[in-house]
Amino acid sequence: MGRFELLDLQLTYHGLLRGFGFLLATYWFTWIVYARVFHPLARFPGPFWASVSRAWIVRSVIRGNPHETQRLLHAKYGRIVRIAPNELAISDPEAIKTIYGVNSGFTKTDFYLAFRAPYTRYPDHFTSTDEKVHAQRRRIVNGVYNMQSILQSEPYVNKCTDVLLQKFGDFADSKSSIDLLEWARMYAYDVIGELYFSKMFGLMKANGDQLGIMKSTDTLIPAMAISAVMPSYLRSFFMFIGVLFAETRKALSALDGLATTADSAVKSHVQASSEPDDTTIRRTDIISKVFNIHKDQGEKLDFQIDDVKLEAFGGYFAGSDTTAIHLSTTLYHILRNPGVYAALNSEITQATSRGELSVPYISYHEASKLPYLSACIKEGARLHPSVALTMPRQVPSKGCDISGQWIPGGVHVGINPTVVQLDRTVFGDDAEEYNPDRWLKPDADKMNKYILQFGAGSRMCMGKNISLCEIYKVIPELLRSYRLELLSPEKNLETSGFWFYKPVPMHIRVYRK
Ligand code: HEM
Repeated sequence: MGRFELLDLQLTYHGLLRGFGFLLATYWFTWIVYARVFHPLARFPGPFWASVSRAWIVRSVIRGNPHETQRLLHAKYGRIVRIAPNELAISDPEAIKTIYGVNSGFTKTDFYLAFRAPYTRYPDHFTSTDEKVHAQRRRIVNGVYNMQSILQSEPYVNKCTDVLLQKFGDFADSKSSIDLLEWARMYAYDVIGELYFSKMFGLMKANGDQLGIMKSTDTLIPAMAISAVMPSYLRSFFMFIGVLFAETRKALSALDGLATTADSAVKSHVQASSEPDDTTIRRTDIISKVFNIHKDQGEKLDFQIDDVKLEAFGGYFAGSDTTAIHLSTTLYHILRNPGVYAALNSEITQATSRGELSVPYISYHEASKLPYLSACIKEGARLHPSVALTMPRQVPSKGCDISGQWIPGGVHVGINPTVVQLDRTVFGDDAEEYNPDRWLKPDADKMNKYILQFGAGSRMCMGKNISLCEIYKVIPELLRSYRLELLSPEKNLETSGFWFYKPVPMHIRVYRK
C-alpha cells in the first residue's frame, strides 16, 4: 500500500471516529436537554446525573447505601425526588395507600424481573408483574400462609428453637462471643429448611454455612439488586460478566444443591402419597400443604410439581435473610437500651410465673399477648426494616396525584421503607430512636398503615406470618433462658443495603440465667 493510500485510510478512520463522537455528543446533548427541560418529570428536583442517566442509581446501589442517600435527598429536595430519568422516590407517608393500596392500579415494574428464576412455567409471586396472573397464582396457595395454617407448623419452629437454645448454652459455657446476625441467619435459614425442605439445612448444628446456601444469597442478592436498577437491555450482559467470576458460579452451584434438596423433599411426598395404606408422612409443614394442593387439584389449577418446588425457592430467597434482619436488629435494639431490656425481661418473667408462657415452648398465641414484647418487635421493624430500596411501581395510564403533584401514567414511583418509617410527621421527633413505648399509646394503631416492613396491598408479603411466628416465639424464649450482652453497645449499627438492609456483625456475649 502506498504512502498516500495509508494516509487516506488514516484520515477516513479518524473521520469516522470524529463522526461517531459528534453523533454521540449530539445524542447526549439532545437527550440531556430533553430530560432536563421537556421530559414529563423535568419539573421534579433531584441530582443532575439521576435526571439524565440510570448510572446514578446503579452507582448508589453498588455503594450499598441507597437508604442513606435517599434520606439525604428527601431532606434536601422534599417529598418527591427524581432518582432516574423516569423514576421518582416518594417519602410522603400518605402516598403508601395511593401506590400500594389494594386495587390502586399500580403494577410492579421490570425492576423485579432481575430477581426472577429463569425457565419457570409461571412467574413466582414476588416477581410477577401481571396483576391478573399474580392474583390467580397467589390465590392457589394463599390458604397455606394464613396464621391458622402457619401455626400448625409451630412444632417445626420449636425444633429449630431447641437447637438455637442448646447452642446459646454452649456459648454461655465456653464464654465465647458470637455474631447475633450470623446466628439469626442460621436460625431463619434452618426454619425455612424445616418448613419448605422437610428438614433443617443443618447450619446451626454445623455452626456455619452448609452447601454454601448463605453465601449464595450474599453473592446473588446484591448482584440482582444492581441488575434490577440498570436499564433492562444491559442486564443480560451484566449477568454474563457476573458468571465469569468464580464467586457467582459457586453461588449458582449452591442453588443446584438446594434444587436437589427440594427434589428429594418433594420426592418423599410423591412416594408417600402413592402408598395405599395411608402411611403418608403426616407433616403439617408448608411444603406438605403445597404438595397436597398439587396432589388434589394439580390438574384443575395447573399446579405442577415444579410449582411446588418454586414455592420452596421463594421461601428460601424471600424468607430467610428478611427474617434474620428483623430478628437480629430487634434484639440489638433491645440489648442496646437497658430500660427496654429490663422492662421486657420483667414482662417475660412475670408472665412465665403466672403460667401464661408455657414451658418448654412458648406458643405464638401466648407471646403475641405480651404487649411490651409486641411493641419491641413492631418498633424493631419500624426502625430497621429488612428492605432498603424503593419498591418501584408503574403509575397507571390515567396518571395520579401524589403529594399534591400530578404524575403522568407510565412513570415509575416507589417508597423506601427505611425513609417513610422514620417520618417525623407520623412517628414524632424521636422517629430515629428505638422507643417501643410509642406503640403502647392509645392511638398507636394509626401508625400501622405507615409501616412498609412487609409491603402493602395485594403485594403484601406472603410469608409475614411465618416470620412473625418465629420472631414472637424465639425472642422471649432466648431472653427467658439467657442474659445477652452487646460487646460494643456504644457503637452505632453499621449497615449495607442491597435490597436487603443488612447490619454488619453485631457481637454479643451469652450468660446463663
Ligand atoms: C421479616 C421477614 C420478612 C420481611 C421483612 C419481608 C418483606 C417483604 C416485602 C417488603 C415484600 C413486598 C415487596 C414489594 O412489594 O416489592 C414482600 C413480599 C413477599 N414476601 Fe416477604 N418478607 C419477610 C418474610 C417472608 C417469608 C418468610 C416469606 C416466605 C414465603 C416471604 C415471601 C414473600 C413473597 C412470596 C412476597 C411476594 C408477595 C407478592 O407479591 O405476592 N417473605 N416481603
